[in-house]
Amino acid sequence: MVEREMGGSTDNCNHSGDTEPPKSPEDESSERPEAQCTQDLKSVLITSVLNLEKLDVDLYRGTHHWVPRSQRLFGGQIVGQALVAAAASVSDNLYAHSLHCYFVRAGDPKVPVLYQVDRTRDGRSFTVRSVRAIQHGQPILICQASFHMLQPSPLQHQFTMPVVPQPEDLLTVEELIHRYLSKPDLAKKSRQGLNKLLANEVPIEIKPVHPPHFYRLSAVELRKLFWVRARGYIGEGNMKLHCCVAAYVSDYAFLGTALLPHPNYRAQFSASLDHAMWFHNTFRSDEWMLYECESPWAGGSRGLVQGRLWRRDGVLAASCSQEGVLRVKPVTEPSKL
Ligand SMILES: CCCCCCCC(=O)SCCNC(=O)CCNC(=O)[C@H](O)C(C)(C)COP(=O)(O)OP(=O)(O)OC[C@H]1O[C@@H](n2cnc3c(N)ncnc32)[C@H](O)[C@@H]1OP(=O)(O)O
Repeated sequence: MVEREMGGSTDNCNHSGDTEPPKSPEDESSERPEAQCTQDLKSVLITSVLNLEKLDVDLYRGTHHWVPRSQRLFGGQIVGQALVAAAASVSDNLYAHSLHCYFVRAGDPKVPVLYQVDRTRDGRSFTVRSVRAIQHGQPILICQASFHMLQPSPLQHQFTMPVVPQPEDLLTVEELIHRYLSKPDLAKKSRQGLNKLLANEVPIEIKPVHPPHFYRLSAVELRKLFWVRARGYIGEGNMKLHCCVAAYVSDYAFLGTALLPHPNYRAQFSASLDHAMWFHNTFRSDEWMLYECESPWAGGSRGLVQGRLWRRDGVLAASCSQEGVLRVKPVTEPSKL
């Protein structure tokens, strides 16, 4: 299992340049109370999705947990697993600070994925790994990941975290769906669609900040905000793993942000073309983080989305960017949610 290869509980994500990585409130308030009773409910992301089998030096195999209705592998899974493979040969004093990848073929959920790692460069401060995710002898993803040693600097700044309700004051996607399903006049097609959503075993918990925008595409705000965390317990320590979980999480409900300004269209064919992430500070992917997503541009059957993952204490944990192919068709009947 690559986790043991990666040197277990090391702290391997970039910090903002402090000598001591900033602690998130949850770290300070010791373990999340419920985590004590859910230690045995270890996140399936850790026990299965990001738990690669080592086949040979720099060659790993990953399996699938949840597959979207499109029946092409979820992009976040491939990116997260590629980062696990890349990090396995990187020493403990280096932290993942960025990754850039292209999705070049659809992933086949019927076969596992092989991850072939190339040790591109081991520099003095930076180390780079290139990963090919392979199925049926062909790459489905090509990825470069870069790792940096801790190098403090007086040069620090960040945007300000949006002011939103706390997760404790919001409903999960599942709770919202049950609320919509309780509407007696709900259209049959909507009821079927929502029940399919409920049946998904997505290993991520989500609390939308503006539920109607989340489900009913209205062009009121061109931004999507939701609280997100991995289901189950991961615990402190291995920041490398938290970066891999964040890579998984960052691709969920991301590309759809580009549809927000166009409530009269829905996706006919959509898929992520690339995905880039920058890790700025330590964070806990099994604690609530605010995901702020926006789309600065769409055109030519493509859409660009950008995201910022915020810790609850206002520290910017990570930034993401993705372009996807978006072929759309007009919405014939308005949403009846
Ligand atoms: C809004 C909801 C957002 C959901 C986002 C989901 C996020 C994800 O995780 S997606 C998973 C990760 N990403 C991927 O798997 C993408 C992998 N890459 C690929 O599959 C390929 O590179 C791809 C398809 C993007 C481009 O390949 P390419 O050979 O150029 O195919 P392309 O010409 O675009 O045709 C692709 C499909 O669109 C159809 N198509 C092509 N042109 C058009 C057109 N003008 N109008 C309509 N359909 C078209 C094709 O018929 C084809 O359909 P099918 O696969 O059923 O035959």
